[in-house]
Amino acid sequence: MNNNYILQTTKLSKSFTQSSGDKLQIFSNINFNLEAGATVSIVGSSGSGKTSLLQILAGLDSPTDGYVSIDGENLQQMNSNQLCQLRNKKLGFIYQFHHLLPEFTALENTLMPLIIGNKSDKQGKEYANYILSKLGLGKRTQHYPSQLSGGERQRVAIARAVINQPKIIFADEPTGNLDNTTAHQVLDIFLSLQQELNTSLIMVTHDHEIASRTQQKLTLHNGELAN
Ligand SMILES: Nc1ncnc2c1ncn2[C@@H]1O[C@H](COP(=O)(O)OP(=O)(O)OP(=O)(O)O)[C@@H](O)[C@H]1O
Repeated sequence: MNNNYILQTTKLSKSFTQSSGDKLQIFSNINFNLEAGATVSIVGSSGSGKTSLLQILAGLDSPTDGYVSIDGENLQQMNSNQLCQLRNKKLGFIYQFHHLLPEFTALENTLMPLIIGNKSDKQGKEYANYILSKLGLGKRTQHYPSQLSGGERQRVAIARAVINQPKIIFADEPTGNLDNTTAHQVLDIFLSLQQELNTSLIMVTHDHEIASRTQQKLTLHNGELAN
């Protein structure tokens, strides 16, 4: 284990057994290392297995073979409770659709991971306000999702993903629902925040222009992850 690596995979493979009984191999033997603070994107054609890989890297699904280590801990040796704790403490998630709760304000949505973890206090609120203003939403903290634009909603989703100061953010098509200009604006703000917090980023996208904004771009093709 290299101490500089926040995430490592060893001989990671995933297959599904189809109703016919045939095996569908999605990827196999993936060995991938992510340095702390680094940003990487994973591109590949539709159905190549990007989301399946991301879910396994984040401990939301299990590989068929091999294992994932995050911060020196082997995910495949953890029970579901330990995985849940690891995700809450060390990981952040951003999806194509913001999944904000409509009955809560931007500030409350940002605080949701702390509220769920019973850790929402004055300091948490101050930090949430700081993050929201960094994301250009200082004057929108009391707005409900329906009162925000698409790009603003996605920025609240980013604020929610970083509120726990995660070691890694997993993003699945984070700008997929935005027009090109807004997508790049949101990414600009997100990447400057990611650098400030020294959080690592693994982003799945089908958009090569968006992917080129990360330090490394990997392609999942025919079950292999390559430069
Ligand atoms: N639970 C499952 N059972 C069987 N096959 C599955 C299951 N989940 C995904 N697959 C198959 O695995 C392959 C990879 O799916 P995945 O969603 O990871 O691809 P993707 O690269 O993210 O695609 P897209 O860009 O279209 O979202 C697909 O062919 C899909 O049909």
